[in-house]
Amino acid sequence: MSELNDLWAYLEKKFHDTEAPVGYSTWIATAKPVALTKDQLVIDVPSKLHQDYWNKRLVTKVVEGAYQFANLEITPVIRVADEKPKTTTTMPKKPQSDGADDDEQMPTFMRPTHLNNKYTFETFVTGKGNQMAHAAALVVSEEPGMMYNPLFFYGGVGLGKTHLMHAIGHQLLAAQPNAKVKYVTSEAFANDFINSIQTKQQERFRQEYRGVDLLLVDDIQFFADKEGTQEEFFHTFNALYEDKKQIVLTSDRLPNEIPKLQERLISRFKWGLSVDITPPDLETRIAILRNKADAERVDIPDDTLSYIAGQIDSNIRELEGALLRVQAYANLKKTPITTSLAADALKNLKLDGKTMGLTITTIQNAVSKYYNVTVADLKGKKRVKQIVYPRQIAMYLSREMTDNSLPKIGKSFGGKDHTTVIHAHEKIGQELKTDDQLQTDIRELKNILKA
Ligand SMILES: Nc1ncnc2c1ncn2[C@@H]1O[C@H](COP(=O)(O)OP(=O)(O)OP(=O)(O)O)[C@@H](O)[C@H]1O
Repeated sequence: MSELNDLWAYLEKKFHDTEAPVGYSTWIATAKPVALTKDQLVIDVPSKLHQDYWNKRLVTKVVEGAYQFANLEITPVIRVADEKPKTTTTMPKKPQSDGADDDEQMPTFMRPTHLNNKYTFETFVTGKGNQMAHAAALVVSEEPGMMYNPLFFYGGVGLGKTHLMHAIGHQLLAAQPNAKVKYVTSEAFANDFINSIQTKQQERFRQEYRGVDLLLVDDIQFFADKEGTQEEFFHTFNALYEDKKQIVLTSDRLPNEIPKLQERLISRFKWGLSVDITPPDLETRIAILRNKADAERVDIPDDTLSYIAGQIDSNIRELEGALLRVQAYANLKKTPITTSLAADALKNLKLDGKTMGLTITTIQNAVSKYYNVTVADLKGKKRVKQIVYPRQIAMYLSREMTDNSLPKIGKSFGGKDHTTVIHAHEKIGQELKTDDQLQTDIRELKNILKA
């Protein structure tokens, strides 16, 4: 049995012992574990109502349970499964539906968009790094299609790009309840497109995507390499743009840094406004944690919040995960939350995101020692494998573990072009999926760098 199944069996047993039978059958028996990665457990539940309940009441118990089970440090991600709900709660029907569609047969691209209720402007904390993005998002939600079209957010992982997109959708729907809002990831768009070809429903696909008032496409860096999808998206974009319908896009980098993105898409994405979101400063991180703690009714002193905010400096998802972890730890110990308890709870937290204060030079030194090459070699132009490989690894780590821009990283490696850094990052990222030795090396290097 896989670790996922083992863990789930353990959690089921735990919930069986602690929950009332009706609670168990309503919430636990209907949930389905989908994936276990090194830091996330993805659980599908049948409806929004279940999702809310899980997030409020059960998630911390899962964190505790996983820790008790095998010292796993995971954050549960509760998703609403795409399928028809098994309980009596009904999913909202798409307003434009003619009623003839059964959800089971409905092509994925016809399914209604579910915006996350937590991702609103009210719950979004502004600070220096996101002020401009927030302001642009507000403008676009109030006057879609008028000022900034497309609106393009770019920046590192977990900095609130998706949150802002959903907030735009909520705000527009509050003002115009009949507006048609569609949120997809670029991968969902690609899958929808392929499904529409396979089921010969391209015309419906086009009507669906070209008939919206607001199209939100998340993580468009995954359009790289998908030529057919880019072609289709190009036409979707044009149709919406000509109709003055608003398009909002996000990516982890600027359009011209996305490999294999067609020039004509890059130039269109530049027609509107591109806004960078950068990591929040300490004050903003504290404010985000305070908001979150209050919303979840977690009793936590200010100095403890400052402590947690000081530990994680770049990824807000990790920041929220840390709060959850402290909360779970306090539950486990049955004591109130204090700074020393938080320190204990976070002691072993292996931060996957950017590590505080880490510089490219430190990475170069560590990699050169690890692979027994000189720093000059890493910065040089020699093309022999024994040097190229550590050089690519050092570039990969610089991209993963620091906030430096691609051009800055390129410059630090003897003035190389940013496309060389992109190539190195992608190559190592790909190889990591299958190469056990590389996985070990990267893990060890990260441990050395975090020490
Ligand atoms: N300014 C903020 N105020 C409050 N919460 C925030 C803020 N920014 C991000 N968050 C929260 O952090 C988490 C991660 O944000 P989000 O998913 O929007 O990041 P992202 O930039 O889209 O990341 P990715 O690149 O992984 O898609 C969410 O729970 C979100 O609500």
